[in-house]
Amino acid sequence: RFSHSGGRWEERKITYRVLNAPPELNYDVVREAIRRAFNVWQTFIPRDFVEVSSGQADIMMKFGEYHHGDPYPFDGPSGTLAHAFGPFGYGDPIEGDVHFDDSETFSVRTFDDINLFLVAAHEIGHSLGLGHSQDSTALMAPFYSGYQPNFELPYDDILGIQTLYG
Ligand SMILES: O=C1CC=C(NS(=O)(=O)c2ccc(-c3ccccc3)cc2)CC1=O
Ligand SMILES: [Ca+2]
Ligand SMILES: [Zn+2]
Ligand SMILES: [Zn+2]
Repeated sequence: RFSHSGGRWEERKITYRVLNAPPELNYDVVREAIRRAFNVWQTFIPRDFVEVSSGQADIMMKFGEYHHGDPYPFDGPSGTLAHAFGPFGYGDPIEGDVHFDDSETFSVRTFDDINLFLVAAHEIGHSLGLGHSQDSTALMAPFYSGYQPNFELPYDDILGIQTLYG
């Protein structure tokens, strides 16, 4: 019961860049969690996600708080955790970009804080052109449902991404 926001990436190779890390996490730990989040989607579509460490990437990912350079300021602790821009198709550099709210406490291990890997995987779904799913068990469900050990992409999300890129 997935949805599409319109547009998709046509190129086979999609580049991404992790611009910074939040104070509570080591930069390489952030990069590793984001790499795993891309792998969740890459398994099911004919696209290769390639990390670049300089210059302009298709998907620029950064942590920021409140006003952080786009017309959508974050709201401080809790509330919105992150947001992403879909591949609208008119070549705006912000397309695909993912921003994480630096006012949140992200974690990559524990079950209590916000799991960076899961939030990144959800936002990457938007970057690829998926909207929210009505299926509450889907990764693209509108609500964060907490970390699950050894995460597997739910069927609704596989259907959604393969309909768009299959
Ligand atoms: O489309 C939107 C606009 C509102 C959002 N709210 S959020 O940042 O609190 C958020 C909500 C749910 C998730 C999520 C949902 C399912 C699995 C993992 C994360 C991530 C972020 C995030 C989002 O992606
Ligand atoms: Ca917030
Ligand atoms: Zn933003
Ligand atoms: Zn969302």
